[in-house]
Amino acid sequence: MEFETIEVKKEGTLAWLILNRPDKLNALNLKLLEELYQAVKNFDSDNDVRVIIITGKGKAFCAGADITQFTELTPVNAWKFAKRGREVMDFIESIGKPTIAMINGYALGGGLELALACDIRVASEEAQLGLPEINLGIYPGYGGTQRLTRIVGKGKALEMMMTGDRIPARDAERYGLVNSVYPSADLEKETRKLAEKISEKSPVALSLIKEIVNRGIDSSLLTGLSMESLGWGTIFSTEDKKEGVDAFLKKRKPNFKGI
Ligand SMILES: CC(C)(COP(=O)(O)OP(=O)(O)OC[C@H]1O[C@@H](n2cnc3c(N)ncnc32)[C@H](O)[C@@H]1OP(=O)(O)O)[C@@H](O)C(=O)NCCC(=O)NCCSC(=O)CCO
Repeated sequence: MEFETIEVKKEGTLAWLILNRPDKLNALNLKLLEELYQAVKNFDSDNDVRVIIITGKGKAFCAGADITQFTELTPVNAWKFAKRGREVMDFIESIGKPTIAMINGYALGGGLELALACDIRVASEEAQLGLPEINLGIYPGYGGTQRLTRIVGKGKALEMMMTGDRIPARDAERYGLVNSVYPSADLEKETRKLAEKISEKSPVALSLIKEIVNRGIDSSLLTGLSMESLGWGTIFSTEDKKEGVDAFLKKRKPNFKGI
């Protein structure tokens, strides 16, 4: 399928989704948002794909929602605009396959919110992250108020939202907002290494981990723990469990099929 505002490519079991409006720092206009949704949906239903990597072309990962679209938005359309953006982020978070945001530069506003919807964030040393919506007289509308708070805690999240300051990748790493930081020359290689490692694990187990962590974090501890043990029982019915245990006992590398 051809896209105008993103590039997609497959590399073995890895799928790359590259935001491609570099002259606008990959700002999310409605077209890009819909293409992003469609591309993730395609990769999610492609049995060959095990891990999805999202990144940006040029000097930005993504500088957020396209501000030029704000001037003509009525309040009702602004609500619809935020709702659609949030639905796309929710969808990305909800898919069963692991997702990695490879933050190659600015990840601001909706751009950071996109990265927050991914499972893992890796960044280049030059990357800057922030929620600068406050400088426009608004606040984050694509899930940032909730997802950032759950990841870095209330105090740091409020500070980032209230100041709108951009933070360097190394600081973001200290706050737990990004998992790892690399010199930009190594970012792609290191991201690929991480994605390949994850792609060799059982897709069923990965999918259950996502579901239980994502649902569990918004539930009571008891409910989360209960989901964990119920899922644990379920996973014993899979071929991948048989394969993993057999491979261990026979001292060989497992070959997981996702069944
Ligand atoms: C990211 C900044 C700091 C980069 O600054 P600089 O390097 O000086 O580059 P610019 O000249 O500003 O940008 C190049 C080009 O991209 C356009 N652009 C950048 N960001 C956006 C955007 N979010 N929407 C639309 N267009 C954007 C910029 O206008 C330039 O276009 P020209 O045609 O060449 O003029 C800086 O760009 C910046 O601060 N950007 C805005 C970041 C922001 O406020 N994001 C939040 C948006 S609201 C949101 O996401 C709601 C969802 O919660």
